[in-house]
Amino acid sequence: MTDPLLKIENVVVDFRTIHGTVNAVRGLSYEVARGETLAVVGESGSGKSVTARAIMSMLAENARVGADSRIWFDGTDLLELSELEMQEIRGNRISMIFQEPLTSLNPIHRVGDQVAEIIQIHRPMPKKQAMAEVLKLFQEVQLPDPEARLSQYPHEMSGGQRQRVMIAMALANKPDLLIADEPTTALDVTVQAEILTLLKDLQKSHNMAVVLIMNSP
Ligand SMILES: Nc1ncnc2c1ncn2[C@@H]1O[C@H](COP(=O)(O)OP(=O)(O)OP(=O)(O)O)[C@@H](O)[C@H]1O
Repeated sequence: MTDPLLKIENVVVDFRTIHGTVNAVRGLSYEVARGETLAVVGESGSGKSVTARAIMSMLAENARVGADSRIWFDGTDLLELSELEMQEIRGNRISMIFQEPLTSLNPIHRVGDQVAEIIQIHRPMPKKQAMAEVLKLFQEVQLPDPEARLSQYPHEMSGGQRQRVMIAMALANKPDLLIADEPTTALDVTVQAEILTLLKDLQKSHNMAVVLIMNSP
C-alpha cells in the first residue's frame, strides 16, 4: 500500500469565545491517497469546514489546535510549519474551493487577472504568459466563451461560471490535493451536477487527491 498523501490524526479544534470554549472538532482522523477522492459528509456545524481550514492553516485567531493533533501532508506535519512555509503549500500543492465563489473572488478585479495573479505568485512569469495559461484553464473548466471571460468581473457571471473560475484558480498550480468545501451548495441542482462531473473529470486528468466536503441532508 502506498503512503497516504494526506493523513490527519486526532484533529482537535477549539474556539475561545466570550461565551466560553466551543469544541468544534474532537479527535477527527482520516486519510486520502494520491489520485483518490474522500467524501466527508456531516451535519451543518459538525466541524467539516473547520477541519479543512485547519489543514490549510487558515483558522480564525481564536482557534486552538490540539497539542496531539497531526496533519501529515506528503510526509510533513503541516502543523509544524511556519506561515511562510505554509504559503509555499497553500494554493500551490493544496488548493481549496468554497461554497460561495462570490465571496472568494475580488469584485473589483477582472477574473482573468485574479487567476493570473495566483499563477504568478508561485511561478513568476510575464503577464502575457500567465494569461495564456489562464485561457487554457478556462477552456479546461469548460467556461463558455473562455477568451471573453478573461476580462469580465465576477458580477458579470452566473454562480456556476464563477465556481468554474474558482476551480480554474484552484488548479492553476497543479495541486496534489484539492479540498472542495460544499462546492455546489450555492448552485442550482442542474449546475450542481455539472460541477461535480467536472471535478471528477479534472481529478482523473490531473491525478489529484480530492477531499469533497458535503452537508448531510
Ligand atoms: N471563529 C469561530 N469562533 C467560534 N466558533 C466557531 C468559529 N468558527 C467556527 N465555529 C464553530 O465551529 C463549529 C463547526 O463549524 P463548521 O463551519 O466547521 O461546520 P460545518 O460542518 O462545516 O457546517 P456547514 O456545513 O454548515 O458549513 C460550529 O459550531 C461553528 O459555530
